[in-house]
Amino acid sequence: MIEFDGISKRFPDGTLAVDNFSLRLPSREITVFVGSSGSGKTTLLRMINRMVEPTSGRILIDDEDVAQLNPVTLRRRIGYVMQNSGLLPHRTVLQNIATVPLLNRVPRAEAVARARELMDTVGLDAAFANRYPAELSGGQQQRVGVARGLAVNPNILLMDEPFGAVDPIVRRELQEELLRLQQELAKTIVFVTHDIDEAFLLGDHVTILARGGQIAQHGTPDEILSNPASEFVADFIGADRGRRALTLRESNGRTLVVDGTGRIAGVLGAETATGPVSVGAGGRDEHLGEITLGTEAAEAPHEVAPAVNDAPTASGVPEVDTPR
Ligand SMILES: Nc1ncnc2c1ncn2[C@@H]1O[C@H](COP(=O)(O)OP(=O)(O)OP(=O)(O)O)[C@@H](O)[C@H]1O
Repeated sequence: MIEFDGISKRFPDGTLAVDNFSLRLPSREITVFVGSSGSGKTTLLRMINRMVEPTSGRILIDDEDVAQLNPVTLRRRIGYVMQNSGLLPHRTVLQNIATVPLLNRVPRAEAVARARELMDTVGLDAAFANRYPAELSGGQQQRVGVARGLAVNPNILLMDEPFGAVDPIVRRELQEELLRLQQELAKTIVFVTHDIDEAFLLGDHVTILARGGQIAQHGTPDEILSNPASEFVADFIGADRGRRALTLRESNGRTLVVDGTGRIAGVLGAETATGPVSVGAGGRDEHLGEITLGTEAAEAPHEVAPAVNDAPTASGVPEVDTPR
């Protein structure tokens, strides 16, 4: 478990990036920090592995105060994946993945064998092993970034907008891949994004942040979607817009669920609720709340993948241990 206990961060220029933030993140689950630019997401993430030191408060990992741990050792046992992969341009894929294990004095043959294994784990063809990052697509680079984050077999994986700079289709693939991986690996993942659809798709728990790292709402996607804590949250998750603004329409004796864009989102089962309802990003069935999709849903002509926002944010300077 990762525990933030009254954490604040004021940067030397006076910016209060995080103001008295307390939260417990359960082990072996994905917690997503989502919020608009400048809400403190990255600062919170980087305080976990001491890339940023808090001004006050404590962060505990399994009851151990990270302030008591050597920062370099700490960083080498926590995986870190960021936007633009952070790969070293002059090193091959294999070398990039094996870098931190080698720094941890894992024997070379073992580190390379493990790197090859990880390429397979993240769905990278072995033929890419000796390529340089510039010879890979953005999506492939991100897969290498994830493999590198997993290379030391960390219990904790920090992911800072890892899929922010790839196109929507590849992004979707990477998201699905992460969910598949997580089923196998069961890491404690802290994932930062500004994309609410991504947050609801990936997060077992979602923390919606407002400026200064203020928690606007924390809960499961279902809890947030079914009961936004404030107008700010409702607005942020777009509860009244687009695909989440659902209404019911009778057609040929069936009750269709129609989203705000006019698309058929599904067909209601006989015993389900009436009136407007909200659903999630559509990535996990449990986010569909009370709605039962009939067999017709699969045939609905407008079933589409959730929209994704792939607007890049400024981040990601390639380094090994202390990116950015
Ligand atoms: N090194 C720094 N020095 C001064 N201010 C900083 C520094 N790093 C971040 N900040 C400020 O702290 C606040 C929170 O920044 P942070 O990067 O954590 O936000 P974020 O939610 O991750 O934003 P984004 O989505 O744009 O990455 C912002 O106002 C930012 O300008």
